Amino acid sequence: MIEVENVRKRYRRRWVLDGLSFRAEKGRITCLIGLNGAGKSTALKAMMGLTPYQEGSIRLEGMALDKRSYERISFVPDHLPMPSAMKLGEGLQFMADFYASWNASRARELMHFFDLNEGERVGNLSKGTAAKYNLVLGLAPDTDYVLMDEPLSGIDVFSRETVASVFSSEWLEGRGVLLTTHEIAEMEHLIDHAVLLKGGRTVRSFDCERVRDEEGKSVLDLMREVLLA
Ligand SMILES: Nc1ncnc2c1ncn2[C@@H]1O[C@H](COP(=O)(O)OP(=O)(O)OP(=O)(O)O)[C@@H](O)[C@H]1O
Repeated sequence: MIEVENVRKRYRRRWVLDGLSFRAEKGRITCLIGLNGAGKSTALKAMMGLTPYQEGSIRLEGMALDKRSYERISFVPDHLPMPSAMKLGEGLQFMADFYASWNASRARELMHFFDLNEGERVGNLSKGTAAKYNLVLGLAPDTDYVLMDEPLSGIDVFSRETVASVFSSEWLEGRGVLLTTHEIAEMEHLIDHAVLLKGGRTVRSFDCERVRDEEGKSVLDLMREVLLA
């Protein structure tokens, strides 16, 4: 389990995370939901050690995060971090050299699944194709948790179905997934747990199926109730 507890982060004088608390469990898909600027991307970056935070704690299986944690948590950012002159195959090799957890055969399967060409250059990829390659880089390592920032962003309607199918595939089986998305309508049926953020703070955290069964409400209903209040 990854536990985020009362995290506060300031950019200059403004607290952009201001009491963020939630849990992401293995074998479950947890979704951070909030309007623009709520702090979703900042939360993922703090969890990946990419931006410092001033207060609170982030723990992996009860232990404070350190460098070794990132062999167990992979990240799919909302932009492609590879240099534009690099070929996709070279990017895979770079990851293989860097991460002990890299799974080359899973990387090949994913490249084939997304119909990506190893000889193509990163700089020549369309936005949607870059998003698919980013998913390959994040899903290929044998990590217990995968964090994804807007995995459907820039992906066309038919490719979205392909990407959505990854969430119920064996590539994610047993792993804990934490994602952010604005595409709630499309993702709702895949999400187990939702965490609603407002002003960098957790305002509601709930099990989607339970809310559907017991309250007859969708994630979108709760978003309207809580985020627009
Ligand atoms: N490097 C930065 N310097 C200063 N402020 C920043 C920086 N990065 C983000 N912020 C601010 O932090 C707040 C949270 O930003 P963040 O990108 O985490 O929001 P988000 O919920 O991911 O938004 P969106 O849905 O629009 O992607 C915003 O007000 C943003 O302007």
